Amino acid sequence: MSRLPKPTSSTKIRPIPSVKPFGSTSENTITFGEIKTKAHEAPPAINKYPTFTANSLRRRSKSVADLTTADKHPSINKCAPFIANRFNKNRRQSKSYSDLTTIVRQPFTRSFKPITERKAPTAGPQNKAFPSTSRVPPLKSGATKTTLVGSKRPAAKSDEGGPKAKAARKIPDWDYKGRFLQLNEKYEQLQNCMKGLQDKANQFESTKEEYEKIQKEHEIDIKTIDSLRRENESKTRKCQELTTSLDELKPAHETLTRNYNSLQNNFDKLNEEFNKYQEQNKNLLEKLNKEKKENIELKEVITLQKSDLINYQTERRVLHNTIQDLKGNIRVFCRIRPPLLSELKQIQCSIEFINENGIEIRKSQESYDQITGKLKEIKSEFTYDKVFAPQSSQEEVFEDLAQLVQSALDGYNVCVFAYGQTGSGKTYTMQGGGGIQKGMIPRTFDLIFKNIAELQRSGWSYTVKASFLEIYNENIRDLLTTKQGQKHDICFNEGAETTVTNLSIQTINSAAELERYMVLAHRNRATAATDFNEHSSRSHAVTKIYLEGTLEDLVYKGSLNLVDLAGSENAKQSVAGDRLTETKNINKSLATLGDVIQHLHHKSRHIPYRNSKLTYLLQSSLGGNSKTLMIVNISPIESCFMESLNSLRFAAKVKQVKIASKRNKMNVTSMKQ
Ligand SMILES: Nc1ncnc2c1ncn2[C@@H]1O[C@H](COP(=O)(O)OP(=O)(O)OP(=O)(O)O)[C@@H](O)[C@H]1O
Repeated sequence: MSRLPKPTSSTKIRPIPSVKPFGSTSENTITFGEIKTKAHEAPPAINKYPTFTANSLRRRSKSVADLTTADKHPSINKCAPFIANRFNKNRRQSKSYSDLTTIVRQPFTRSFKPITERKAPTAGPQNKAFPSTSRVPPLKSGATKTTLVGSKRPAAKSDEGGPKAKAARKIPDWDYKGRFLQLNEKYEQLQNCMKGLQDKANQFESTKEEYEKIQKEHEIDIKTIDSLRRENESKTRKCQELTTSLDELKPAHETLTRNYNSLQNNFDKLNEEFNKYQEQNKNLLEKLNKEKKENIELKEVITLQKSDLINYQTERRVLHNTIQDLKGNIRVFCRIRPPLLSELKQIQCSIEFINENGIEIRKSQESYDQITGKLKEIKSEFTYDKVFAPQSSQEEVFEDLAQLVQSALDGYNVCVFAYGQTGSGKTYTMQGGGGIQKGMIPRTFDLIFKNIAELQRSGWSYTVKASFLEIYNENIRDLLTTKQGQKHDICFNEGAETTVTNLSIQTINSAAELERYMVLAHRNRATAATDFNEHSSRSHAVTKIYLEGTLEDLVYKGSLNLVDLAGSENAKQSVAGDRLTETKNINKSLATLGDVIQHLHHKSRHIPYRNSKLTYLLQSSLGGNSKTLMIVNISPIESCFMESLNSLRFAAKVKQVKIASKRNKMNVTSMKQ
């Protein structure tokens, strides 16, 4: 190249006929040095990348565009800004790439203008070699400016030089120098072009590297997008499942909502009621507190009044029993029964009732008084605590007995026994009949429970127990049981109650219950006897009522012995055998009773209670702390006169006895004696 002569101004520019414009199908092959290429083809090294890059970028742009437009799911949208950035970056790169391809392809898609058409440089030594009309720039070292005129350049422009320029385009074949120079110039132009292309290729290499980097990033993005898509799909599936289950749950939800609303309504109503009740409760509480205060005050008053009541009751008891004592601890009533229908034809005793306490009984004897010549008369006058005429009712008899029942409730031992000959009316007096004929025993039951009910109102509580027995031929028999062969012994401990072994003692809660036991005892007594009337006349029937009253630390223990004695009978009148033995036993026990009373009257140190089962059993009711009432029954028939007289005499003896009784009290603190 250096050996080539430099063009001078004088050098004729000749057209180069072999050089044809690029774009022609057959003649656009350019050969310089070893490089031989076609004008419409880019060099392989250059064209490989743009083609790849362009397609790849197109695909990439398309995939990115698809992603950004097709996938609207939140998970994709999340990365949409990132993808958009990437896409824009790619687009920018694509733009720079298209510039590049434009540049790269430019030389090959355009045909060169003939050198002859080029204007010759205006100055410089090189211009001398070229004609002034030549457009070929001056050849300077490093000067790469090449003006390549495309084939589409208008032909008029090519003809700018006129006929002279047309002549200059063609260098004659013989002008090897000119042609050489022309070729040389072209070569340099191509070399410059190659250098530019090389730069572009380098630039492209860096773009490629960047592109690969971006592609890697893109692949990561795609992977991310894939994973997001998978996640999205899984979430979508989950979402669909949830939607399905939500649809399934909707009816239940609606039912629950309805229930909830109904419950809410109920709750509101209840809440309203609750508030109302709370208000009422508040008012009631206030009232309650007020009443509590009043209650406390009243309790204090009640306590005071209770204490007063106890004092009054104590006083009443003291006074009551003082009166009873004044009346006598052994009291004797005399009752003359009316004659029975069967006895109306019989001669009646002459009985005169002096007053309510005195009685005079007379009987004319068959013998005459030798002095007066009148019929002799047996006349006896007796005074008792009370005398009841034949017309006296059971109620009248019970009036005084009732005082003793109160004493038994006050803690005294009371003994009431009916004495008299057989058929004198003992059983009638003690047991009686129905209605107004009710005897002393059932009336006592009624009064006990009536008084207990009153005492309970002032704080007392009572327990009532009862036993029924009979003493026949000095043997005790429990009348509440039908068991045979039971042996009963009497036990007495000083200061304690008299007790009978194996005896049934029933707790009683009402008068009626007590009466039922009385009827049972009466029945059992009858069952044991072959002839009840005979048997009943020869045994002592004892009904015992145990009373225990409690008020705080105060305990009163009293008892009531209601005894229907066997008929007193003259032994001389009794026939021999069992009847005689019975009579002897009866008389023995009645005599012992008389003895005991006499000893009590004389305040003897030894009282012969144990001489008979009857006195031993009644020991606690005949002794110190007891109140005794004897009802002596008299038959109005004159034939019974002597028996009646004996009974009256016995009762008179008993009447003389004065016993100082004392109450069975325990833990008494405020008792006035
Ligand atoms: N006050 C009276 N009023 C009416 N009738 C009476 C009265 N007293 C007794 N009687 C009658 O006299 C009869 C004999 O009385 P009661 O059986 O009570 O005598 P008693 O003394 O118990 O005889 P016993 O010792 O044999 O048992 C009976 O029919 C009874 O109804």
